[in-house]
Amino acid sequence: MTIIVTDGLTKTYGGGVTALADLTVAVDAGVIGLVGANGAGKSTFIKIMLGLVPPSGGTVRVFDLDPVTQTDQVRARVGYMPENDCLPPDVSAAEFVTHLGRMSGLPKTAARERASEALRHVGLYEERYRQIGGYSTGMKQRVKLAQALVHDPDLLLLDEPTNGLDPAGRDAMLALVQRIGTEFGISVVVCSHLLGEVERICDSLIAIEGGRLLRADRISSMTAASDVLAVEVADGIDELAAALAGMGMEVSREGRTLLVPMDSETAYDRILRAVTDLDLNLHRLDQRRHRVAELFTTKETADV
Ligand SMILES: Nc1ncnc2c1ncn2[C@@H]1O[C@H](COP(=O)(O)OP(=O)(O)OP(=O)(O)O)[C@@H](O)[C@H]1O
Repeated sequence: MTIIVTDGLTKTYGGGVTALADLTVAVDAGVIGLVGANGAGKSTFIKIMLGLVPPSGGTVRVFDLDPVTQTDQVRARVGYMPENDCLPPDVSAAEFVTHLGRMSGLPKTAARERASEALRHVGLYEERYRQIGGYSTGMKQRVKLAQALVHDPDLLLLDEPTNGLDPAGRDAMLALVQRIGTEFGISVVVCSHLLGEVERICDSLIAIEGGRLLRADRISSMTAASDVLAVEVADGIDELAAALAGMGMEVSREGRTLLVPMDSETAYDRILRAVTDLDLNLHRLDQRRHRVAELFTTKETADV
């Protein structure tokens, strides 16, 4: 099921900064990674989907609703976890999440029950009556997640949910996000400048760079087999490289792996024969899979 559709979506802020440029994408339900370097336009896209920021051009529909004219209906179905620290220090998590439940239109008792449930889901049930000011960064991120869940949305928009967390905290948050997607059947758009972490938990990815769409696809399609063969042998990699080059093959080396373009149907057999002729111990000969990072052209993002 398609849940988000944009057509030529553009946002130019006052001062002439173009944060999104002609973004056309259709997003299916599931756990979706929205990735791009800092300043790529991720937060702007999320804010447009929530009706917090109006687009300058193009259209966006969320659950076939227009966030500009049907803002309340969109927000009834969408939960939002903002990037910045925005929690009041002097109230408990239970009070805060209950309050936001009330603001979403839930009656008092239902809001209290839903708040407890949401805090239990994010692992804060025991600590829910403590003041937020005394919480760790990881706990505060979980409160932000709980408030996004309180009104039982169909879609969560999470802006950099792992911000400020240590590696263990990041793993725990990502596992939680994935569990929300799979166990509760809620779709999640998780925004991050760290490609490596979102690709682990997402079904699909929207990659943007400088406000423009780089690619939107299922992760499985992005990592499809390439037309390069990867060869690994126990010893004798230099001899094998020389032999293949001598056979007219364009060999390149990546660590302990030789990469050979699969330019003809016989490439596989010819490599195998060279390995046998040199009496080498073959560890691997298969089609290399694309890495998701290859779709980024900037080194900054590809390295994360
Ligand atoms: N209210 C605003 N007024 C003017 N320019 C803005 C505003 N908000 C964002 N921008 C600019 O728009 C561009 C995209 O910003 P945006 O916050 O959407 O990117 P991002 O990918 O979420 O980055 P980050 O992770 O750093 O927040 C940036 O150049 C930013 O400086």
